[in-house]
Amino acid sequence: MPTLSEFSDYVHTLSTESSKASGSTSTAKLVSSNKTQNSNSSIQAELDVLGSLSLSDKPATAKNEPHISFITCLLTATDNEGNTNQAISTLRNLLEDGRGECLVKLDQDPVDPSIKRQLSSADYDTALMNLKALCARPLLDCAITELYAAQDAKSDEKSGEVLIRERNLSVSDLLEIRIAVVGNVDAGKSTLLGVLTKGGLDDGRGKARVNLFRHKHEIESGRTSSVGMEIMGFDAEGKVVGANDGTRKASWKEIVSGSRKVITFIDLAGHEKYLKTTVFGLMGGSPDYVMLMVGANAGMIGMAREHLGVALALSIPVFICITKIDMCPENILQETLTQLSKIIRSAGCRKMPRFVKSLRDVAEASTNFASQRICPIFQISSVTGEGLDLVRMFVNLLQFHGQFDRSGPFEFEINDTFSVPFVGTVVSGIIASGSVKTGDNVYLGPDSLGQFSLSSIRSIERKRQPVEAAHAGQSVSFAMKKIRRRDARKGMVVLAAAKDEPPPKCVREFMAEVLILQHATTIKTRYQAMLHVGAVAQTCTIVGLDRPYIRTGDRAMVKFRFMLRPEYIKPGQKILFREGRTRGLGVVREVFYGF
Ligand SMILES: Nc1nc2c(ncn2[C@@H]2O[C@H](COP(=O)(O)OP(=O)(O)OP(=O)(O)O)[C@@H](O)[C@H]2O)c(=O)[nH]1
Repeated sequence: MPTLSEFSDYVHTLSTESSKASGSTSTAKLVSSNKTQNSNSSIQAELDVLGSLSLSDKPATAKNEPHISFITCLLTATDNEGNTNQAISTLRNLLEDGRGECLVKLDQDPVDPSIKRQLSSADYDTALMNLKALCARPLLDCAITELYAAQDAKSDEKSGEVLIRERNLSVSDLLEIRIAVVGNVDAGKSTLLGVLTKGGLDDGRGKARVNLFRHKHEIESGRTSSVGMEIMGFDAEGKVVGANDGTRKASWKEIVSGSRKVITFIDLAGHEKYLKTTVFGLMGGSPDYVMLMVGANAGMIGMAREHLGVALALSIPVFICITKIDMCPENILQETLTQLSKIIRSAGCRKMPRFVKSLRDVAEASTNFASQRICPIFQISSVTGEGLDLVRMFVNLLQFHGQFDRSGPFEFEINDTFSVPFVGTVVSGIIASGSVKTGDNVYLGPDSLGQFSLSSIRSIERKRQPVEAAHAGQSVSFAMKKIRRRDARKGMVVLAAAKDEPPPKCVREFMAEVLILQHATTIKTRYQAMLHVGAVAQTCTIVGLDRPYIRTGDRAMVKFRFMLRPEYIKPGQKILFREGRTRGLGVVREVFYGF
């Protein structure tokens, strides 16, 4: 029987196959578009010096020249113009790949990590000084921040790592990382977000979370019931923008205007009653990472396991914050750590726990953890502030790893709808592919009859700031022309309306390859469950099976039918269905148009 992690890897591979090819082209476009805005004469002069080194070419090796390691280039940059140019070219490629930022270990080649060189403290200082000089050049115009430096007293060896981040980015090109925050009820999710985004500390009685609640009943009960959004901004040097002593929350405008990287926290509900909303947030919110909160005194209880299971099923990298360590006796904390390590190493997860205790651990964990099977674990307190600096630095360094197709047709999934006075109907969500600009004609739908309505984009906001255009992977909101609020709902899509092309088609029935993770008995046709696919959450019936019945551990081809109305879904999308204790996940393989 395949384990959850094996199957989710398989599902992940299937669902990302198609978008892989387009990823690198899109980042290249992003950076080159930034650079076109910086077309001043000094950059032109630098470009002239760089001569034939094309921006997208990999240096040296692409031209069959002997490869000089980055470290050598750095150490000799002051004396050798060729090496300077090669180092700049390498940095530009790294910045393109990292959407405007990169991490560089001074004793390791960033292109070929197998090339390492032990640096004396004098060489280290020279390399760092030269790197700073390169970053200050107008062609790069980057801030450079030393994350840590370690010197061996006996051998005089020195090593360290730096963060390099571009200074000039427009709001529409701002790097955004989305983190879904999950965990059992009362684990301290809203509190940590309050402390991280506002500054200051909590009093242990819910002081920090009050501003985060969206409804009156949430303030009264202290329980999150909806999907909340909080943003945290970092400037080019990696400092938090706008956080203060906790008395005043910085406005989104203040944060966005001063930031070069924005972290969006999706605050999800911990109570079982709101599981549908939480799964919706995990699927429809397209998070890049999941932060699982665990109370040190309570351990992995209740919904925490459920949330971890969903994150693993969706192949989203997970890191864990063990909170409330201020009020937890040492022996209970040790029990929680042992329990967590066991769960993370178990066959269902197959990850390595990595306890993060220093800035060096932070730098290593943040670079490797999306690609490798590690699960960083922090021990923190929102009351004393212990460990919070490490969490701040960690989210500052988290890298973008989403695969969105910027060059494909425009597609946008609606996560929320609003009616804004003097503006009209506003829809918010994630651009799944392509780009859009104000004035573009679009289709919105499907409605209950499977129809799409023609509309156009009146205006676009990104992080509450007006922008002229938006691109795949970004979370944005659109004001829609000629659409009433009641005609827009979560799970609908906004699609490009090309001239002379028929409206898009929607789907009532589809075939999916699924794995049953948990079910008490057998599942046969006519079985009904709540099915999530992207931002769509609707009850589905099983109308066809490739065998008489399926049970826990089975992998099968299943034909589903939406009960209420047709939806816009596509092959390759991940699905998750649940009913009571039953859980299943899979990938859409074939869709049948019509209703
Ligand atoms: N002592 C101590 N108390 C904390 C800490 N973090 C949170 N709390 C308290 O724990 C309680 C629950 O915190 P919340 O942030 O509301 O928990 P939650 O996980 O968001 O809960 P839901 O929104 O219902 O899912 C509040 O009274 C907080 O003040 C901490 O680090 N130490």
